[in-house]
Amino acid sequence: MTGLSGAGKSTIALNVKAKLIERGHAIEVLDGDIFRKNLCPDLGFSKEHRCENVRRMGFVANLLAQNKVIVIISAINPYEEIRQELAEKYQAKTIFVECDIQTLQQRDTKGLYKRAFLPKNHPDCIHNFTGINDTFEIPKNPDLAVNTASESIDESTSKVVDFILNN
Ligand SMILES: Nc1ncnc2c1ncn2[C@@H]1O[C@H](COP(=O)(O)OS(=O)(=O)O)[C@@H](OP(=O)(O)O)[C@H]1O
Ligand SMILES: Nc1ncnc2c1ncn2[C@@H]1O[C@H](COP(=O)(O)OP(=O)(O)O)[C@@H](O)[C@H]1O
Repeated sequence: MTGLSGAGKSTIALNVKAKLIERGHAIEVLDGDIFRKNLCPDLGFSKEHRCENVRRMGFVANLLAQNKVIVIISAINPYEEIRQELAEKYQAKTIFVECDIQTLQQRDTKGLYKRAFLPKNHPDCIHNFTGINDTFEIPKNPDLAVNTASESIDESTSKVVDFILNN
């Protein structure tokens, strides 16, 4: 799952996980935020580091998938090049969790959008925040797209559950 911070990746991923566990599937979610803290504390948010972060997630996801575990990588994953790389290397599918910036700014559950809009010289300003002052390449041809500004959590979750079960 690729999408901006606050778009709903973690929420949908965890809901999908619960639904698929109910149906007896083995499933794991690799969440960017958590993965970074535990396995990538050496990485920041430059293009190079974001790509390396997602490559590591892809590697771990593939190990699990080889053991019949369904894996959702829930990360911003802003570069098309890396999404393509994971698709070619591991047959990964791309689900675009879409949400407009205005809605994200209103949600701002972590206060990060507010920080990204602070004056550049403010000590709390985030200078490379995805979608505001850093790149997010819109997925060219996602295998599935959900729009969390117009859909409920249940609607987006159902779409992803159906997609996984049918692929
Ligand atoms: N500069 C900047 N840009 C974007 N996001 C930032 C930044 N700094 C910290 N954060 C927090 O890090 C989370 C994104 O980590 P990811 O591993 O998903 O990012 S990436 O795929 O490597 O681009 C992201 O988590 P989510 O909100 O869950 O997406 C943020 O909480
Ligand atoms: N259709 C939806 N799908 C997912 N989240 C939604 C939706 N509508 C509203 N939200 C809210 O948006 C926020 C998304 O946060 P989160 O899942 O942490 O995003 P991300 O993992 O992409 O950073 C949550 O507070 C969630 O309740």
